[in-house]
Amino acid sequence: MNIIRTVRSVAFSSIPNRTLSTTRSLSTPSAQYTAFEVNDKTGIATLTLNRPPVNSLNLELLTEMRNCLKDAETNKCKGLIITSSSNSVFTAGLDLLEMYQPQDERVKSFWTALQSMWMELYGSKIPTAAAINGHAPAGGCLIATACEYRVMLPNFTIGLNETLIGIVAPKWFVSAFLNVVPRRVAEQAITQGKLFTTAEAHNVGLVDDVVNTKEEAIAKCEQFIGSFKNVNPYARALTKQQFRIKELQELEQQREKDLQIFLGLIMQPSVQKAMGIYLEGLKKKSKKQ
Ligand SMILES: CCCCCCCCCCCCC/C=C/C(=O)SCCNC(=O)CCNC(=O)[C@H](O)C(C)(C)COP(=O)(O)OP(=O)(O)OC[C@H]1O[C@@H](n2cnc3c(N)ncnc32)[C@H](O)[C@@H]1OP(=O)(O)O
Repeated sequence: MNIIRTVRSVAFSSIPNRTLSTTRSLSTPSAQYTAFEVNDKTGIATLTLNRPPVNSLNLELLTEMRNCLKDAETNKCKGLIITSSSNSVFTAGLDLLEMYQPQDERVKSFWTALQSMWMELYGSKIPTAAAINGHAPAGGCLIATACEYRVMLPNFTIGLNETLIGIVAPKWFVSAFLNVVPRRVAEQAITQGKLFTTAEAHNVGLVDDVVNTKEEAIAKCEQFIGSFKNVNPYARALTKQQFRIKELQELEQQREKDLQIFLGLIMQPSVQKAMGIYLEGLKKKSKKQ
């Protein structure tokens, strides 16, 4: 069996120590918001998002995620599981502070990092699974739908709620959503900015399974990844590619245009105003709790 040696991780207190003695995690100083562990026995990598309070996806987190995804593939891991160190939020999606009153160079790097991370995840050669142990709005849903399998804990929400913030879900957000949800359900939900409860998401096929604990969710993901054990990885990867190449090529060819559309939209005064009001509302709600 391949023993994986190159892994990234950070030591942080919010994640309880794993009892699994075969899980290997090495610290690298550059990993600030993620833990990356590989189980030596199963060869499965787990990427844990750890940017309290809500794992909002900023430039640094997106860059770390991409590096971990690359490591998992380079080291020929058997599969990759994405989960969160929080008990209530998988990820709150893109960090709104990256897009609200942004600095020119940073916001460009931010969007480029998001594109790169998504292409790496969506196009990953190895099996990918999301253990959604908390809310997954917008960018959180994007990460989940980029994976091949999703399992979610009860009483959380998931969906593309961009229109409610006054922004637009880009085409590649929508196309990944359309892979898992019927077109009519998708159109209605995304235009309404609907966040599905776990039960609703399961009902429409946005998530594949519902379990009660994070441990069960990880076990389900491992089971999914294990289901490929008798399949030739090369044949599997090429077959997966056939399903996903169109969206990947589209974004690859249109990266600059996509960036310019993004910048043009978020820099509109009305969009900045809507985002400001939304952020204010989040902060007020947070203070009341
Ligand atoms: C013509 C065609 C054109 C096409 C053009 C396309 C162009 C592209 C346009 C742009 C596309 C952008 C796509 C955007 C994607 C996104 O992901 S946007 C982000 C969407 N996310 C949300 O709406 C989630 C907001 N957050 C919440 O609902 C809640 O926080 C939660 C996730 C349900 C968790 O709740 P709770 O645990 O109660 O935490 P809170 O108290 O609410 O929050 C704690 C603090 O965190 C701050 N915060 C929350 N979410 C974010 C966030 N996404 N970004 C930044 N900050 C966030 C919140 O304000 C609190 O802060 P403090 O008050 O300072 O503690």
